Amino acid sequence: MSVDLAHIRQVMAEADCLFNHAEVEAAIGRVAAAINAELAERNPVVFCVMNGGLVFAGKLLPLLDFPLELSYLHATRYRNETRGGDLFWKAKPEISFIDRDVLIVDDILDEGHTLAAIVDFCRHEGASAVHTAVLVDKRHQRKAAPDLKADYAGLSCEDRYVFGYGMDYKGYWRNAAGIYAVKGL
Ligand SMILES: O=P(O)(O)OC[C@H]1O[C@H](OP(=O)(O)OP(=O)(O)O)[C@H](O)[C@@H]1O
Ligand SMILES: Nc1nc2[nH]cnc2c(=O)[nH]1
Repeated sequence: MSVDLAHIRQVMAEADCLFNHAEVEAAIGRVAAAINAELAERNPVVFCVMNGGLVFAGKLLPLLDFPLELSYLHATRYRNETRGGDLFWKAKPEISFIDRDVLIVDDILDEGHTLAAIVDFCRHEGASAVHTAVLVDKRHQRKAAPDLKADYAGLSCEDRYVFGYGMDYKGYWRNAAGIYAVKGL
C-alpha cells in the first residue's frame, strides 16, 4: 500500500501538541528517578517493546544508574492502524529471564491488552517479578481490566490517538519530538 506523504505531513501540521519536548523529557526523568529508587538492587532484565517503546527506552536507560540487562520483544496489535486487533508476536524474548525481575518498557498503555499479554507471558515463562513502565497512560474506561495500571507512567493523556516519541501515525512520526494528538481522532 503506498503512503500519501502529503497526508502524513498534513496530519502533523494539524495535530494538537499535548506534551512538548521539555514536558516529555521531564516526565522521563521522573520515571527514571522512581525506577532508580525501587529497582536498583533487583538486577532486572529490561525489555523494550518494539517498535513503540524504542524512543522511551532509549531516553530512559541512560538515566538508570544501576546494573541491568537490556533486550527487546516485539508484540503488536495495531500494525500501523489506529484501531487495535489481535496481539501478534513478531519476536519473543531471546534472553533468559527465569527467576529474574523483568522491567517492560513501552510507549503507551491504551486498552492494555498488549501490556497484559506481555506481563502474563513473562510470569508464565518464569520471571520472579514483572515491573512495567510506560511513557503515556491513556485516560478512558476501556482498559482490558479495570485495575490495569503500569507501575511507572510518565504522563496521562486524553482519549485521542496520539503519536510522537516512538508512537506512530500509520508508521510515521515516531520521530516527532513531542506527543501529538491527531486532529479528529
Ligand atoms: O494498550 P493497547 O491498546 O494494547 O495498545 C498499546 C500498544 O499499542 C502500540 O503498539 P502497536 O501494536 O501499535 O505496535 P508498535 O509498537 O509497533 O507501534 C503501543 O506500542 C503499545 O504496545
Ligand atoms: N501511536 C499510537 N499507538 C497506540 N497504540 C494504542 N494506542 C495508541 C495511540 O494512541 N497511538
